[in-house]
This record gives sequence, C-alpha cells and structure tokens, in this order.
Amino acid sequence: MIPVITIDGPSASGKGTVAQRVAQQLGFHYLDSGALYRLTALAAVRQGLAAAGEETLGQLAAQLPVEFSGNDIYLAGDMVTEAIRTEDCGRLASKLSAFPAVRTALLERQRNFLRPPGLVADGRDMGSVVFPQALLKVFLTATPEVRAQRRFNQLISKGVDVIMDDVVRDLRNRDERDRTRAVAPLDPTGALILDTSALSIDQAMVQILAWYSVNAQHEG
Ligand SMILES: Nc1ncnc2c1ncn2[C@@H]1O[C@H](COP(=O)(O)OP(=O)(O)O)[C@@H](O)[C@H]1O
Ligand SMILES: Nc1ccn([C@H]2C[C@H](O)[C@@H](COP(=O)(O)OP(=O)(O)O)O2)c(=O)n1
Repeated sequence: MIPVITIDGPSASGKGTVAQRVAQQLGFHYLDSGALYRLTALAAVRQGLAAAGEETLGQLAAQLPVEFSGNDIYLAGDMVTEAIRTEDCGRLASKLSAFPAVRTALLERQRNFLRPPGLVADGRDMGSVVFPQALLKVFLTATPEVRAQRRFNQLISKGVDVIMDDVVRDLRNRDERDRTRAVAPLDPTGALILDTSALSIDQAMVQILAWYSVNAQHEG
C-alpha cells in the first residue's frame, strides 16, 4: 500500500507549510486539498456563480479545468497561484465546501494524487474521509491568537492591506463553519494532535517525521 500522511487542522495552523516540508524530506508527493475548494470558489466568481445552488456548484467542481505544475496552479490555462489565496476566496471556499455535491465532485480528484512513493495531504477531512487508510494522521493546531498573527504576517508580507480585527473575525467565522458543517467537519478524532503554538516550522516537521518513522516501522 502506498503510504499516506494526512495533516488536517484549522486555518493558518501551518498545515501547508509543514506538509510541504514533510513531503520534501520524504520525497513524497503533496496534495493541497484546500486549493481545490479555493479553485472552485474562484471559478464560481469568474463565471458569476458565487451565489449559485448546490447542484450548479457541484457540476462546476466536477468539471474544474485545473492543472498543478510544480508550485503553480492553473485554472482554464490562467495562472491563479496567488489569486486563490485571498481571504475572499478562502471565505467562499469554506461556504461552498459545506455542500455534499461539491465534496463528492472533488473526491476522486484528490485520491488521484496518491502515487508512489507516497503522499502528504493537507486539509480538513484528509484522514477522516479522503485517505482513511493513512499510515499517519496528524491534527495540526495552534491557539486562535497565534493563528491570527501568522495569517496577518503572511498577508502583510504579500503586500495585502489588512486589519488584525478583520483577520481574527474571518478566522473565527471560517473555523466555526468548517467545524460545524454536517458533512466532513473538521474533527481531531483518530489523529495525533500537534499544537504548534510554541513550535517552529522545523520542530513541527521533525515531530511528524518521528511519528511517521515509528508507524512505518510497525507497518514494515
Ligand atoms: N510552527 C510555525 N511557527 C511559525 N510560523 C508558522 C508555523 N507554521 C506555519 N507558520 C507560518 O504561518 C503562516 C500560515 O501557514 P500555512 O501553512 O499557510 O497554514 P495553513 O495551510 O494551515 O492555512 C505561514 O506564513 C507560515 O510560514
Ligand atoms: N479538505 C478540505 C480542505 C479545505 N476545505 C475548505 C474549508 C476551508 O475553509 C477552505 C479553504 O481551505 P484552505 O486549506 O486553503 O484554507 P487555509 O489555508 O487553512 O486558510 O476550503 C475543506 O472543506 N476540506
């Protein structure tokens, strides 16, 4: 069986950054599942379908013309690597990700990322729904204050003009929605919890590699 490490957790807990480092260390592939929900949101905005219903958005997700190439992401041939990272896009992604039809439409696309020698996948339901067979399931988290500060710094460093109060409010609303939706909610059950509030990116990576090494030995 091809090994999978899942890294789920709330917004700005460091999932993407840490998952990419772990994948790099192990020579594994990497899936940023949130990008698929963000791409669906951007496609909806661009086609004037941001307020459309579940069926329409499900069809949009199923037919998403997406290409991942190295660190770049293309939507219908247009490079959208940065465009999908806005807070507006994250907010709409969170809203439409509550629709079961959208989640179902993206399921196979996510599973297609599983190729030898292995995969590190980050998101909200990687361990619970998409890769239940994962060799290691991590729930990465940090206090709301630390996460808000990280997201604020990240946006400022990209030159985005933001106010801390807005970042805190957006983060709180998105977490609440992702945690309380009926389908595939964010839930730490079955995963090893790693609170990175007082950890560096490297420390978080080292802990995950250590856990993986133990599980891989048991498997082998
Ligand atoms: N352990 C950590 N210590 C300090 N900063 C971190 C840590 N983990 C992530 N970050 C920073 O926090 C920001 C958000 O991380 P990101 O990987 O985008 O989170 P997520 O994918 O969970 O939304 C990034 O700028 C990243 O460099
Ligand atoms: N596996 C996933 C990944 C993301 N989502 C939804 C919920 C999230 O608020 C949005 C955006 O996800 P993303 O991981 O890009 O967001 P953050 O970078 O953590 O802020 O998509 C999901 O429902 N399931």
